[in-house]
Amino acid sequence: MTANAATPNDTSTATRGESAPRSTLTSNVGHADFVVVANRLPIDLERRPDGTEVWKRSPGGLVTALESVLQASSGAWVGWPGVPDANPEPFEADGIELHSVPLSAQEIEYYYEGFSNGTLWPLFHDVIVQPEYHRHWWSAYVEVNRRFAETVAAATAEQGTVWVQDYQLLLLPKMLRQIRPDLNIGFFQHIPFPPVELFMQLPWRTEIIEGMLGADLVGFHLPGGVENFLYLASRLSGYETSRRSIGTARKGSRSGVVQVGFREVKVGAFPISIASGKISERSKSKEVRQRSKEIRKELGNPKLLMLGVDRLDYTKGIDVRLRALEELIAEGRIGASDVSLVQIATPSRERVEQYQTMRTSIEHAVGRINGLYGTIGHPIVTYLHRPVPQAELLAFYRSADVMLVTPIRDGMNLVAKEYVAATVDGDGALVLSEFTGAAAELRRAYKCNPHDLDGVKDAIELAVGDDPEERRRRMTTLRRQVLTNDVTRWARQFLKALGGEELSAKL
Ligand SMILES: Nc1ncnc2c1ncn2[C@@H]1O[C@H](COP(=O)(O)OP(=O)(O)O)[C@@H](O)[C@H]1O
Ligand SMILES: O=P(O)(O)OC[C@H]1O[C@H](O[C@H]2O[C@H](CO)[C@@H](O)[C@H](O)[C@H]2O)[C@H](O)[C@@H](O)[C@@H]1O
Repeated sequence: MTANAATPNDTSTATRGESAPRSTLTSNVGHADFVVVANRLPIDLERRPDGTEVWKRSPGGLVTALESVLQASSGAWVGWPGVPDANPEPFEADGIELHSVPLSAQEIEYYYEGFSNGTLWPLFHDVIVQPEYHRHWWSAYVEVNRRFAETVAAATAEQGTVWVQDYQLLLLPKMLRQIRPDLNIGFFQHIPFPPVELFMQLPWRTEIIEGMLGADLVGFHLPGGVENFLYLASRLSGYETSRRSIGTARKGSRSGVVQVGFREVKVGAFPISIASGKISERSKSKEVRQRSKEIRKELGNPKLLMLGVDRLDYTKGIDVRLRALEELIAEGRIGASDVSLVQIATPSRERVEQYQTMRTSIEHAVGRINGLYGTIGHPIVTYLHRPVPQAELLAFYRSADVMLVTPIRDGMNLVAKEYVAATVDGDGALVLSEFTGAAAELRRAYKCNPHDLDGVKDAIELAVGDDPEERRRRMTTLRRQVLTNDVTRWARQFLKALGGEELSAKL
């Protein structure tokens, strides 16, 4: 396995780091009863300068969550292998059958970096940066969604269930239904679904809503997404909508139905989670416990160890927490010699301009804080710009006194849940932005509004200085929530609502 291949739910075997897939499965194509389709495969192909190729774990929470679901259900996964023009035959890795959708360099630029991450991502994340609207990006998005639809159609068995993931594939449900009306199609959106005032900016807004309505069930993390979607389906497509229970979405959460001709499309809220039991168990291991002690020692046994773990994305509010810490030190509310902040940031979407700008400004801030307040052998911020293996990540979670999760906007944020699951001794505090999906469930976190810097500082100060018994009580409540609502429960509820009783029971 390659050094940076593993993350929390990575139950990886040697397959991950091998230079070629273990076995080809051409004979299985067209026979999968359950297919997950996402922009990326759970492993990315990496081409090294010496010409060799290795498969590495793909970044992000979607992969973390779906990987464990598919392993339990022996399904197939359709996605892009992560580099231009790669198109390996279907193969198996860690118990999942993988089918590739090839993308050219130009499609990566227009469909992935362009329309997905330069138009939809900022638009759906409250316009934190300005979305760009380009017709050639849209054309590539349509074309790539069509290719995904054809690959899925060819991989799925008669009457099979297809679970489409996320904003890169919003047109796919309708396209797939046109080719394969026999399929049971679910769609889940991992990022926020914006209110009408923002969504209406999109020149192709009606096509997007119609594309999603090709599914039998459309799921969001939060009731707000459900509300926004129902409203837009009625306003843009003129379909009749009703608010009613769809069976298994979380109790008390909003759900409804859109009447599309003779078809009913169910819409519901299904907050995603993590394999919390496994994370908690692994965090109790001797290996993780010892490594967490070593980490503190290597950092000079600071009185206060804070941690941030994110994909390096402008939505994550890494700049917010750095500014808050800098001011807290400047105001003498946190002692420079007492504190150490470890910020681990996985590289992400590095060719997109806004990501480059943000990386520069974060690295600048780290340098400024260390320059102002660090001493020889004791920088305030230790910044790692790379993914770290699972055991190492869990050791970081275990060693942290305070976890800083401060996104400006985030669909869910699985890192917050992972921290809670890994805090097995109950001794830790989670500072959590109100603008994450996770905040709706993790009510006993130390909440903050990332737009209110003083509020963020107050939340951090409270988390640091709170009565230890109160901090422990809060963590106990959070752990109960995360351990009860794990990713299997999430998938079961979604698949049950989709009508896949048999499949849901397998998980
Ligand atoms: N530096 C890192 N090394 C390893 N895994 C990471 C790193 N940063 C984030 N991750 C993993 O990526 C996932 C991030 O999921 P999430 O918080 O939902 O946000 P997103 O999907 O937007 O990146 C988590 O499973 C987390 O453990
Ligand atoms: O594939 P990338 O462009 O490198 O991005 C990685 C993933 O980022 C996003 O993750 C989201 O899903 C998480 C799980 O539901 C959720 O917790 C988080 O809030 C979301 O941002 C993206 O939505 C995925 O499609 C990407 O795979």
